[in-house]
Amino acid sequence: MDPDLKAALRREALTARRQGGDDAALAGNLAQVLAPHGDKVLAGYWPMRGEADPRPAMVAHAAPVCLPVVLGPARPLVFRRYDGRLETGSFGTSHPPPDCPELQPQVLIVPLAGYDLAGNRLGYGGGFYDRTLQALRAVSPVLAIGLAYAVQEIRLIPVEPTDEPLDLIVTDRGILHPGEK
Ligand SMILES: Nc1nc2c(c(=O)[nH]1)N(C=O)[C@@H](CNc1ccc(C(=O)N[C@@H](CCC(=O)O)C(=O)O)cc1)CN2
Ligand SMILES: Nc1ncnc2c1ncn2[C@@H]1O[C@H](COP(=O)(O)OP(=O)(O)OP(=O)(O)O)[C@@H](O)[C@H]1O
Repeated sequence: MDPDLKAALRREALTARRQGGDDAALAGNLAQVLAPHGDKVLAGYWPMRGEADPRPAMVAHAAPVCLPVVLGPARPLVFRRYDGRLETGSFGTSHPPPDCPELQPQVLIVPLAGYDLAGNRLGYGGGFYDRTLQALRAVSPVLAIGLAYAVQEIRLIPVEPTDEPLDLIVTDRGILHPGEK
């Protein structure tokens, strides 16, 4: 896979992301997707750099909510229960402190730089979510929901063997089901 192409697509998507979109519509679409999953452990994320904001869904969720923590390069993320407390991680992330219990999410809201209609995703290039989804799916099925502004759509993302697909993509313009035509 051509790393330059992927890097160029990532830059393009991140630039587009700065335009943002309709936050109320985005929150409404995410709420609709999560409605049948209120009893499941949900992983959100703490938005940064203009990422679409999953926090309204995290607040509304009935079952426990957790946030990703980077343990180190090339390691899967772990998830700690979110109880309102946060500390600053490397790379500008915010995550729950170490005394918060580790949880295994069943539903994940996944941040992204860009997505395509086949459910492929471009992140920041660390492979964190690929490793994480692979590890979680090796144990039990999870629902991975990509959250993005519609302007982050990329026509075609080059797929690598380690890429873990998204089950659903929620944007401010709608709900996409990548598996279906
Ligand atoms: N809000 C949020 N939280 C998240 C993620 C995310 O994408 N969004 N992650 C999703 O994985 C994990 C953090 N991963 C990150 C990976 C790289 C960079 C980053 O700043 N990369 C630099 C390049 C660093 C380097 O290679 O030296 C960059 O993009 O400029 C930030 C977060 C866990 N938490
Ligand atoms: N399960 C895995 N095992 C080993 N290497 C992996 C795995 N998943 C991803 N990688 C490697 O990680 C690197 C970065 O992957 P990729 O460019 O897909 O990251 P990304 O999806 O943009 O980032 P992120 O998931 O952190 O937001 C790639 O070189 C890829 O080969």
